[in-house]
Amino acid sequence: MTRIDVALGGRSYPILIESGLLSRAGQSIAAPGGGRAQVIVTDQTVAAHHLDGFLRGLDRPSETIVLAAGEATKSWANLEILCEQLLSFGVERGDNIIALGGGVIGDLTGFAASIIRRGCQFVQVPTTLLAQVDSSVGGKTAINSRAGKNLVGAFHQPSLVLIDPDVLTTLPARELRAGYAEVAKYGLIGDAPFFDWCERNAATLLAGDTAALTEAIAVSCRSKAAVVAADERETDDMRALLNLGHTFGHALEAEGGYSGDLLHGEAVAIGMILAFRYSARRGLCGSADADRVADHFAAHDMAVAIPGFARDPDRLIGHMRQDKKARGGQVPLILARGIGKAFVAHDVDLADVRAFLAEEIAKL
Ligand SMILES: NC(=O)c1ccc[n+]([C@@H]2O[C@H](COP(=O)([O-])OP(=O)(O)OC[C@H]3O[C@@H](n4cnc5c(N)ncnc54)[C@H](O)[C@@H]3O)[C@@H](O)[C@H]2O)c1
Ligand SMILES: O=C(O)C(=O)C[C@@H](O)[C@H](O)[C@H](O)COP(=O)(O)O
Ligand SMILES: [Zn+2]
Repeated sequence: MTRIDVALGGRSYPILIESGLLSRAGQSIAAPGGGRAQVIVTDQTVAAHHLDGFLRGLDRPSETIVLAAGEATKSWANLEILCEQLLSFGVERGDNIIALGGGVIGDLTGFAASIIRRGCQFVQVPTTLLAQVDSSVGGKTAINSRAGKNLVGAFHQPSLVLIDPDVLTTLPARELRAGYAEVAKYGLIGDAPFFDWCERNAATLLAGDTAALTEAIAVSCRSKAAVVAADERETDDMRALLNLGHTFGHALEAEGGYSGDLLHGEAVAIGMILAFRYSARRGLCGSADADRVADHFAAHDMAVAIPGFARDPDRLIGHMRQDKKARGGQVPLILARGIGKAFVAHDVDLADVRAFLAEEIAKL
């Protein structure tokens, strides 16, 4: 078993990674007080594959709440449904609310846990690669609003993250690729040798090799845990680095209407390519670096171009203005001085970014 601690003083928690962990999760999840039941929140697809096995591995009774699968579930309507169901089960602050699923279930359940009775304990059991390497760790929780992606949410840390790489055997190839974008992100941000590793191992990893997946999950969780411990609430430029590709990516997702036409990880991959190309345009890195990023994702059958439904630069800039990192109307962008050399640029002129996007779109 690999154990990585997210060091947050009295709110520290472990990330446990081991094959087969899902079927013996009861050994790791602390019992709620007084022999009480606990509540599992999941989606229909995950429930069909993994809920029975998970329930068998728990050593106490559990209620379950099963929501629809997909990004549209991160909504006001589902937040209300989930909160009311949790309250109808009499959930108390110390009970376990367990998110069994991908980032959608984790973000929504974590947000509900943050506001039910002004804050309940919750456990993350991520079942997508994306959730195992990124969303289950760090306590960012949210729903999408009409104004944009993740705009309503809270920082609320889980008490435990349980990762079983074996559950990825049922994950569709497209979802594995989308999650892989957030793996490669760690290399692009600050770990050039890890990006080299990605270039050597992506094919094996995307073919479902457990050793490669487990290595990528551990490296990613270690990176994320260190960043979160240093800057839990994104108050300085440390945690903001994890947003590489996201200001562009979230704009693309918003244009897609969270319909499933463009997955979060797919939008992030395109967003990271745009961030590197824009960095090259500003002379911060070489165009060879930007090409290397795009070529890597293209080589593994990932979309690398701005999708057809998102080719209005003014609309994209409108979404980018909603970024939560904006201060006084100034939207910072995560740019790069090379592979593994990302930094937060606070001097971004959105008119220049618009011109860049218009040029990128004209090339398509
Ligand atoms: N909080 C954070 O720090 C953070 C970080 C990254 C992404 N996110 C958010 O995470 C969300 C994306 O998460 P995601 O990519 O996991 O998407 P997701 O939760 O929608 O899961 C993707 C699909 O895979 C299915 N699925 C999940 N596990 C499966 C399994 N083991 N076998 C078969 N099917 C399975 C789901 O039912 C769903 O249809 C986005 O909303 C994004 O904004 C949050
Ligand atoms: O944990 C973080 O911090 C991240 O930025 C991780 C991102 O991969 C993730 O998509 C996050 O939800 C984006 O955060 P947001 O604050 O831009 O909504
Ligand atoms: Zn992300």
